Amino acid sequence: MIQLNERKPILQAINLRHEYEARGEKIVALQDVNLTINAGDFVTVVGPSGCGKSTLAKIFAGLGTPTSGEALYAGKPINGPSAERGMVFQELAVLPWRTVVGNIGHGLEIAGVPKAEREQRVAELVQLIGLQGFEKKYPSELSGGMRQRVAVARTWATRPPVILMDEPFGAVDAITRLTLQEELIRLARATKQTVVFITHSVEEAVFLGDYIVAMSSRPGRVLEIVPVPDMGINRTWEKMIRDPRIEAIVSRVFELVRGRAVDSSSERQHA
Ligand SMILES: Nc1ncnc2c1ncn2[C@@H]1O[C@H](COP(=O)(O)OP(=O)(O)OP(=O)(O)O)[C@@H](O)[C@H]1O
Repeated sequence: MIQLNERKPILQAINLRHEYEARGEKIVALQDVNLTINAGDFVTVVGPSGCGKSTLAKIFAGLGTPTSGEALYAGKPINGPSAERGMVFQELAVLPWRTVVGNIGHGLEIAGVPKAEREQRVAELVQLIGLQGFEKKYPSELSGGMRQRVAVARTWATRPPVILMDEPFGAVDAITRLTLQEELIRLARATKQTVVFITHSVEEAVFLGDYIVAMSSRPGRVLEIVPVPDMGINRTWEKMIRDPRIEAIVSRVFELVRGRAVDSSSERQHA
């Protein structure tokens, strides 16, 4: 089992290529993707629509197989889905017939975690995602943002070493999104899990990531790995937007993903 705090590669893409076949036509979604993500990193992947971000997340989740090249988890080829790599999709993944605590604890029940431990873990998560007082509510009694919090906590509960998030806040309003992003940072910092967060919002990528993987338009390639200065545990929008270093990073990432960067061909690997 991987120790979460160790700075060692947990996910790797090596010369990854992925092709889809649609009505006899070949679509190259990813090409020559090289990327190393270390345990405990919070990585955001940003790029234009259709550049292969979801494809990359699915390959890391074991839900897709690369056409060529390799995807590795802890140094071993990824051959299919695993409890070690949880995935949060954009579509809400909550069970309508279960309460908030029932949803969050679902994976723990399946994993056979004893009741007392389960209840403790669920209570901690309810606190971290700010749903105190809503424990016994059903998804239909919650707002969209609250349901999305439950979906995130559900995946977090079983403590998979890696959490892959594909545009999880795409469908919520802008203000709720800010709150969810701040909660997510707290959650990730508190649990030290590795998070790979896919988004097409440059601001979201910069706000959340320890570093940003900027991808080219299709076929998706890694253009640059852009590090974000450590803002400490209290990373808030207010703090970020006043920091000139962050402004410069947002501009750089915009240039990259819009294909206007001066040196957009240099493909670097995160060390
Ligand atoms: N099942 C499929 N069959 C054929 N082509 C596909 C399939 N899934 C994705 N593609 C194509 O592969 C490319 C990459 O798709 P992918 O969903 O990975 O991109 P994305 O960067 O996540 O896009 P978005 O930001 O719009 O969600 C796109 O051109 C898409 O049309």
